Amino acid sequence: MNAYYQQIALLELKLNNDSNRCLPAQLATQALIKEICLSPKPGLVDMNNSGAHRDMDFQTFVHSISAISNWFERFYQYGKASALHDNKLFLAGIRPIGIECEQAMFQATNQVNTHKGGIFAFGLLLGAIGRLEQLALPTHAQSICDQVSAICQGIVQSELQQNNQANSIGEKLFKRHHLSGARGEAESGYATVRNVSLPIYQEMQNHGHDEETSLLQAMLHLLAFNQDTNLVARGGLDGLAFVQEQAKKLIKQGGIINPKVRENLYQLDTELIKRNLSPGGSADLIAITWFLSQYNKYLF
Ligand SMILES: CC(C)(COP(=O)(O)OP(=O)(O)OC[C@H]1O[C@@H](n2cnc3c(N)ncnc32)[C@H](O)[C@@H]1O)[C@@H](O)C(=O)NCCC(=O)NCCS
Ligand SMILES: Nc1ncnc2c1ncn2[C@@H]1O[C@H](COP(=O)(O)OP(=O)(O)OP(=O)(O)O)[C@@H](O)[C@H]1O
Repeated sequence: MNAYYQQIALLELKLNNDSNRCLPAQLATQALIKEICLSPKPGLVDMNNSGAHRDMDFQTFVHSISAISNWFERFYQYGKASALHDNKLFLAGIRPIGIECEQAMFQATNQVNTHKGGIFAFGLLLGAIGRLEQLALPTHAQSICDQVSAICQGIVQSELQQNNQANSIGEKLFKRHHLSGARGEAESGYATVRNVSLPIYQEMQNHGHDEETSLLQAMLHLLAFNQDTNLVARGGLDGLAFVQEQAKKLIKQGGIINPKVRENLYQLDTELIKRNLSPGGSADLIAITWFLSQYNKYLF
C-alpha cells in the first residue's frame, strides 16, 4: 500500500468510524479525507507540504474534517425534514446550519479557512440527497446535481448581481471580473464536475486505473478548466490563466499516466508556491468528484 492509501486508512479510522452516521455523511467525510491526502496537488495543502499556505498544514485539515463531519448528518436530516419546502425556503433554512458549521471549522483551526467552500458544497449536496431520499426519488450524480441547482436557482442573481456589498472575496471578484465562484458552480448543478472531472475520473476507473491516479487526472482537468476564484483572489486573472495553461500542457503530454507528467506536477507545485497561487476551488471540486462518483457506482 502506498502513502496515499495508508494515510486514508488511518484517517478513516480516526475520523470516520461512527457507523451510526448516515451513508451520505460518511461518504462526504471520506471525500474530504481523500482530497487532503491526494498528493501532489500544486499550490494546495497535501501530504507533502502546505502548498502556498502559511497559516495551515495537513494537521489543520485533519482537525477541520473532524469538526465539520459532525455536521454532515444535520444537513442530510434537514433535507429530509424540509423535503416539501419550496427551493427558496429550503436554501434559507440550510444556510444557518452552514454558518454554524463554518464557526465549528474556525474554532477547530484557530480561525483558519480550511473548508469554507467545502462546507457550502457538501451542505447543499447532503441536503439535496436527504430531500431526494425523503421523496423516494433516485439518487445519482445527475439527480443530486439537479436538486442542488434547483435549490440554488437565482443565487448568483440575488447575491452577486444584486445586493452585492463586496464584503467577501467572492462578491468582490464578481464585481471586478464577473466570476461567480462557489455560488455559480452550485447553481449550475456542479457543471464543471459533471462535464469535466467526473467523466475523466470514471473513464480512468473504467480503464483500470486506481483511485489515486484517476483523481490526479481529474484534478489536472479541473486545474485546466475551472474558473477558480481562489486563484484570481491571489494572482488575478493572470494567475488563473497561468495555472490553466500549465495544466493544459500536462494534459497534452498524456496526463498523469506519463511518468514525466507526474514529475512535472512536483515542479508545478514548487512554481505555484513561489507565485503564492492556490487552487482552493478545484480542491473542493476534487472531493465532490469522488463523492458523486460513488453515487454513480452504486446507483442507490
Ligand atoms: C457561498 C460562500 C462559499 C461564500 O463565499 P465567498 O463569497 O467568499 O465566495 P467565493 O466565490 O470566493 O468562494 C469561497 C470558496 O469557494 C470555493 N471556490 C472558489 N472557486 C470555486 C469554483 N469555481 N467552484 C467551486 N468552488 C469554488 C473555494 O473553496 C473558495 O474559498 C459561503 O461562504 C457562504 O455563503 N456561506 C454561508 C453558509 C451557506 O450558505 N451554506 C449553504 C448551505 S450549507
Ligand atoms: N487541500 C487544500 N488546500 C488548500 N485549500 C483548500 C484545500 N481544500 C480546499 N481548500 C479551499 O481553499 C480555501 C482556502 O483558500 P485561501 O486560503 O486562498 O482562502 P482565504 O482564507 O479566503 O484567503 P487568504 O488565506 O489568502 O486570506 C478554502 O475555502 C477551502 O475550501
